[in-house]
Amino acid sequence: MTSSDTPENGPDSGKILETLRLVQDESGTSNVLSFASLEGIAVRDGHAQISLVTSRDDAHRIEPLRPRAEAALARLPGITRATIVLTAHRAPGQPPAGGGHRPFRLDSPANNPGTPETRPTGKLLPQVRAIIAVASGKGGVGKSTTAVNLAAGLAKLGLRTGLLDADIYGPSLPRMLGHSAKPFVENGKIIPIEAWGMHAMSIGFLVDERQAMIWRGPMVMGAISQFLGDVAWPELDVLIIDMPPGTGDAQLTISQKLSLRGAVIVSTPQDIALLDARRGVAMFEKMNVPILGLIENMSYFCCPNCNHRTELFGHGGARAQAEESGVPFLGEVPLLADIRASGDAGAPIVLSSPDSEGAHAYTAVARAIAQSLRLDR
Ligand SMILES: Nc1ncnc2c1ncn2[C@@H]1O[C@H](COP(=O)(O)OP(=O)(O)OP(=O)(O)O)[C@@H](O)[C@H]1O
Repeated sequence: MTSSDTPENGPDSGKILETLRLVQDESGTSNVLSFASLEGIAVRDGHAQISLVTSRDDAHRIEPLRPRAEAALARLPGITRATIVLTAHRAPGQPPAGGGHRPFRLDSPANNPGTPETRPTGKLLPQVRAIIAVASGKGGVGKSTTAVNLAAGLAKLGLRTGLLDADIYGPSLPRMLGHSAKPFVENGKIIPIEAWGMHAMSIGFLVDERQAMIWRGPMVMGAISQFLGDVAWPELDVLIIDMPPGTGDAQLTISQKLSLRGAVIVSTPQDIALLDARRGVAMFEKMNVPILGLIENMSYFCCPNCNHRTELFGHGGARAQAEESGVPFLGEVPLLADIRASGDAGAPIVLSSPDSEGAHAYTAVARAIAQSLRLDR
């Protein structure tokens, strides 16, 4: 639910705004809305979540008012608990605060669990049994589509599954899961959203795509580190990470901060993509991350009318590459219109059309991964 909706069985947004205005500071001249604008209101099972946008400089003025404002909201009919989330947006071109390491700050400084510099250096996410990176050497080969459907395939096997979109420049998870609501923040930690039976988090749930696009170099690294530490993942059997494309610093940061059980490399059959896949394999090997295998995406095209199979980009390159590199070949996924359409519609094909050819292809790979890591429950 957004600010334009009227919360069901609860006060309307006018009443909520009025309540926020009544909570004044000591001087009696300012209230929460003097320093922030309303971005969204959601009321679920009596829990109201109010999302406010403010500037980094004004966030500390709101903080002293926040507990009182939350208490006042919790006294409204239909509300038993209220959480106010502050989102500090940086205007395009404006330099980031703190020397470039904090491109976004979801919550107030008081709730900040630590910057990348101050946080303990041990590996993060010990509550996750297996963290798997899905990577590709170059963009556009279907890495995100593969990550989402592998996660869906693992969830279908009964595994407690999480999905992290670490593609800071081009987050695609909100679109692919059909979910655009902002996540809750509790005790300074972001609670992953739940969609299609999975827990999921993406920078795209927090800032809009254009903002993510303007981040560069060190800001991206800072964002990734912050992001990895600030999300309250539950206990999971498996967490799939949709890695940023390429083999640069962002990938190294993730490999260093997390204890990866393995990496899956996605490639198309074209030579150039395979060359990039080779770089991806080499990077993970250098980081001592085991390669779980290669997946050939857009392997062949099957005409939906006559079933004729066309190998648009050549075929079998990934299998040959896998053999040459001594890594397992996990399987091939055909180029299918309904894979693209389901991604655009926010409904992973593995779950929305479980009997389709595309779903079978992803499910087979998910099963192979679960078996090789002994994740079966
Ligand atoms: N097997 C497939 N059949 C049909 N379309 C596919 C297939 N795999 C991916 N696509 C489509 O190709 C496009 C790119 O896929 P996707 O976003 O998953 O790639 P990516 O490698 O993650 O790209 P980027 O690195 O730019 O984020 C999307 O429109 C997606 O729906």
